[in-house]
Formats: sequence, C-alpha cells, structure tokens
Amino acid sequence: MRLDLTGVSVAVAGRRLVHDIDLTAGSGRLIGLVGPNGSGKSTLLRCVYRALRPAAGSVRLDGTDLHALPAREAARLLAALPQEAGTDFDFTATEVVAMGRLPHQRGSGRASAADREVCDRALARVGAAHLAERGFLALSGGEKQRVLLARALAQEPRVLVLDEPTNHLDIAQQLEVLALVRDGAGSGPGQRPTVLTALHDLNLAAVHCDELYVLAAGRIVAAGPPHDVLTAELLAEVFGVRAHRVHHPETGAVQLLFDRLPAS
Ligand SMILES: Nc1ncnc2c1ncn2[C@@H]1O[C@H](COP(=O)(O)OP(=O)(O)OP(=O)(O)O)[C@@H](O)[C@H]1O
Repeated sequence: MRLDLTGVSVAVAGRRLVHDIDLTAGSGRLIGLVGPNGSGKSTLLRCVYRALRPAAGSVRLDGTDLHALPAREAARLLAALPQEAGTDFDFTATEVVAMGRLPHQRGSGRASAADREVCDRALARVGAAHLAERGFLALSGGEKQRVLLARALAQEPRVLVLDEPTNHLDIAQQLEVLALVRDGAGSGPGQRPTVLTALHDLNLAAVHCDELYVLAAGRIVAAGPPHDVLTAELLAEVFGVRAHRVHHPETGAVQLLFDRLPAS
C-alpha cells in the first residue's frame, strides 16, 4: 500500500513544528526519516499515525485520506511503534500484544483462537516468546521495545510507522528487528508492509532503507537513495559532523566513519 504525504504541516499548541512535507513511500518500500534531535521526526510520524492532525496538507493511503477514515478502519491498515509507547497497567506481554488485534475484532471483541495464534506468532517473530507471561512494566527497555513491535505486527498492517524501533536494542537485536520489518511484517504471507521509520543510526539507515528523507528544522532538506543523500556535505551541514564515506566490502552499501569531534 502506497503512503503519500502532500504539503503536510503539523502544529502543536499553535506552533508549526513541521512544514510543507512531501513524502512518498511506494508499496513495500522501507523509507527512513533521519535528522538531528528536535528536527521534527516524531512530530511528523505522530501525524502519520493519527496522534496529531495535519494543520495543512494530507496523508493518503492508496489515495484515501487517512485522517478521514474511522479509527478502527485506519488501525486495520496502519500500525505504529511510537517512541514512548507503553501502558501504565501491568498487563502481561501477551495481553499487550493482544491489543493489536482489537481493530480486527467485531461484536464481543473477544480474541478468537486465530487472534491468539497471530499474537503468539508475533511474539515469536520478535524473539520474545519467552516473555509472554511476564508483566510488561518489569521488562527491560529492549524487551518492552520487542513486545511493542510484536503488538504492531499483530495488527497485520499494510503500513508500519516506527519511531526509533532500534532504541534500547543491542546490536544483534537492532539488525534482527530491521530485517524483520523489512522482510515480512505484512498481513498475509509474503506481503511486505510499507514502512516509514525514524532512525538515528545513519549506518543502519544506509544499509536497510530504500530511500531516506532528511529533516532539519521541520523541513525536508534532502531525499533519495542513501548513497545519494548521505554526502559529507549534507552531514556537515545538517548534523554538524565530519564524515568519511566508505563502502561495505561485501554489500557495497555506503557507510560512514565519523571524526571524533563535531565539525566546528
Ligand atoms: N507537545 C509539544 N509542545 C511544544 N513543543 C513540542 C512538542 N512536541 C515537540 N515539540 C518541539 O518540536 C520540535 C520537534 O520535536 P520532535 O520530537 O518532533 O523532534 P525529533 O526530530 O523527533 O527529535 P529527537 O531526535 O530528539 O527524538 C522540538 O523542538 C520539540 O521541542
């Protein structure tokens, strides 16, 4: 399913934080949103997963205005992993994941055997089957992150919006989560979801994303394949760092080596 943002601006408390964003994520593509702290990544993603309404412009899924859909219908198409997601109640991991099935349940809202199977599978896919009966609040940051990703997968979305999905994860888990997101978190067998994800780690972004959009001060300042976008000039200008580009000896993907100190 194709995701299109056209002229999207987002305001919070009367202040415009992101301005006039045009962004397209083709069906099954993995699109990275990168930018310095405070550049507006979370604010833009919150608008895409409907926590905020756009002050201008539109967010469309295959041409349909996402913000015009009933909540349940939107939740059958799009799932999110917000940055500070969670719950204040001590549900078990299984119960948290089961919340992802709510948009698919009718009538009594009771989970069917099929729903439970989807949840078990989602927990297993993020390597968290052993956490199923643990209380969510007592989990480590990385364990919580995996359970919340399982909840998003259990929603069987066509579009997945992720805000720093690798936060709190060790390097092996980071690689696993990105591979999982990339290769098969969709509804239906073999169906790849369209993914829009904020990432801080530019080297992970370079390897895993089909395209990057770079935000600075609430505006898109560059977009395209990682190799074209992650230039030394852009990194100096937008992130204030000096970087050298190298290529992965096996995959050829562009990778960045940073100087010890920020550019002065
Ligand atoms: N509810 C709010 N009220 C006022 N200002 C806000 C609010 N939410 C975000 N901002 C401001 O908007 C700007 C963009 O914030 P946002 O969280 O979207 O950035 P970000 O790129 O996700 O940052 P980070 O990389 O640090 O997570 C920041 O200056 C932030 O302080």
